[in-house]
Amino acid sequence: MKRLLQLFYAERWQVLLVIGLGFATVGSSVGLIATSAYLIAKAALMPSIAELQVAVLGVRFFGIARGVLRYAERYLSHRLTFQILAQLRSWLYAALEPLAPARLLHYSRGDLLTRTISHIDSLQHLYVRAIAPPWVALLVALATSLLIGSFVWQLGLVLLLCHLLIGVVVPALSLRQSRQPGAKVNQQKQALNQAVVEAVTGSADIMAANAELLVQQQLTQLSQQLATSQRRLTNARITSTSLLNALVMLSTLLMVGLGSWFVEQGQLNPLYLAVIGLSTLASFEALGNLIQAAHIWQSSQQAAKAMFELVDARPAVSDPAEPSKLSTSSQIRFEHVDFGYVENQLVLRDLSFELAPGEIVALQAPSGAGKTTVAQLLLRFWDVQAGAIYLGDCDIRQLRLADLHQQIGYVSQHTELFNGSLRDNLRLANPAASEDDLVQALEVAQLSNLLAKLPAGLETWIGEQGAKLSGGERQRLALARVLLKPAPILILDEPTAQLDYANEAAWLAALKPLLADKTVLLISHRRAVQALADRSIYLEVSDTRSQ
Ligand SMILES: Nc1ncnc2c1ncn2[C@@H]1O[C@H](COP(=O)(O)OP(=O)(O)OP(=O)(O)O)[C@@H](O)[C@H]1O
Repeated sequence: MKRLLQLFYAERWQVLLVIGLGFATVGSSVGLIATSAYLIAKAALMPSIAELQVAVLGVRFFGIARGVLRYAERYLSHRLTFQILAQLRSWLYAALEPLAPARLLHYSRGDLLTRTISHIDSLQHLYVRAIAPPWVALLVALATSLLIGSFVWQLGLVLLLCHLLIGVVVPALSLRQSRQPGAKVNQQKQALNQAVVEAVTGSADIMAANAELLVQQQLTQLSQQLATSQRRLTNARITSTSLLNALVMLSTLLMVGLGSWFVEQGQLNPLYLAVIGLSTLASFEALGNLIQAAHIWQSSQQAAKAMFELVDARPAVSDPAEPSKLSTSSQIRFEHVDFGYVENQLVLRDLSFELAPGEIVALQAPSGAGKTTVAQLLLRFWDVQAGAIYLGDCDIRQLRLADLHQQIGYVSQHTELFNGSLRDNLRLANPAASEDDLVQALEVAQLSNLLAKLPAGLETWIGEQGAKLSGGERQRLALARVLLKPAPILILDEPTAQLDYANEAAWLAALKPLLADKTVLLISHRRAVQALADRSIYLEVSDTRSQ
């Protein structure tokens, strides 16, 4: 929690202002009630109008101040909340980026969604709804106790004790009561998130397998379990709120009862009895937010823990302290490389091979032998466990990751397309590409016909993961994108797996001249693609044979 608070140290003055405004707002309410009560009591004695002037002025002042202060407090607290939300999101994204892809593979999409969306959402309220209310309540308790203590000090002390008792004990009880259902609600929300993400993204396969009913039943069951836990949680909160209201009423009665006794004893002017009773009641307004504050504090702690657990994962790779300069050569060398994803299970053992600058090499091997792994090691998604990979004369671990990635264009087997326009998706590889460049890249990728058919042209929205395109079109779009990147090295991993033979032949014919000055690692089971290569490397489980 300390870490989270430190994250927003810069906002401390705004938080203090929100607390100050919160105090002033409730203070105005107490002032309004107190002066009104005094005015009514005093008026009953039929004094001259002049005697009532100050009280009338007080009622006007507090009445107007309450509205203005409430508006200012709400405005500032909402502004602060949105500011914190935006900062948290960009901080989290910046912290997550170095973890991709190696470390993020440990988390399911639903889990990541919960950690990055729901938890951030619950943290946004930390300052305004969890930290500010107890301070406002404390300041209001002290100020009202002082006010009432100025009539009879014992009454001020009793009021302070009532505030402390209600403000501390009831939220603590409420937290205790709702700890278990609260934890269950969090777990079940996460499970439901995960199930919904899977049901939506896998909807086509679920339909094809005729498993809609089964998935529906699972979702219904998860929703019902969540609803039951939420009901329990709500009941626990209603019980504590009722307890708080009952204690507030009892305390007010106690104060009025004690006030009457002091009147009887001649220690209190009866004129102030109504002031004491109604000010007491008004001062308890600040306690109303404390139960919610305690719960937000608790859920923020859980959310912060989950969030820091995520961002504290050590990146699989990181930039060197003193990066080397990029070599001008695009020669690639794997030297005695060992690598495995799991301890003691090597996927690549003592792998050595070389790609000369401008050479096109096909990497061939049976499925699962480690071809994609080779490509991803070259991109340094993971580090080798023994040996080294060189770009030019430089070990890639000595390069800045951004410099390395700038040198390589990569089409993977699972290319990500984003929910945006054709243009957005293409420009990802090269934001400076001109319209002509984009059209030409689409032409090489055999997508000119598609572009001609689209009324919105490059502005066409392609949907999540390019859902509005066919599998082959998606793959050709990924190919067009990689061609736009001005990188001297290309890695193409099964680039034509989704293309028919006619499209494949046309694409290969258009591609060949563009590869003239590039170093290319081709991974493909297709003979036509392999034929593009100057030579092949056969990857086996423990070594490579070069031809
Ligand atoms: N992230 C990962 N974590 C653990 N094991 C992995 C991971 N990625 C791949 N593997 C395993 O590493 C081995 C090599 O996988 P890789 O994807 O490199 O093979 P491939 O030769 O490209 O296969 P294919 O031709 O089927 O695409 C496989 O046994 C695979 O199960």
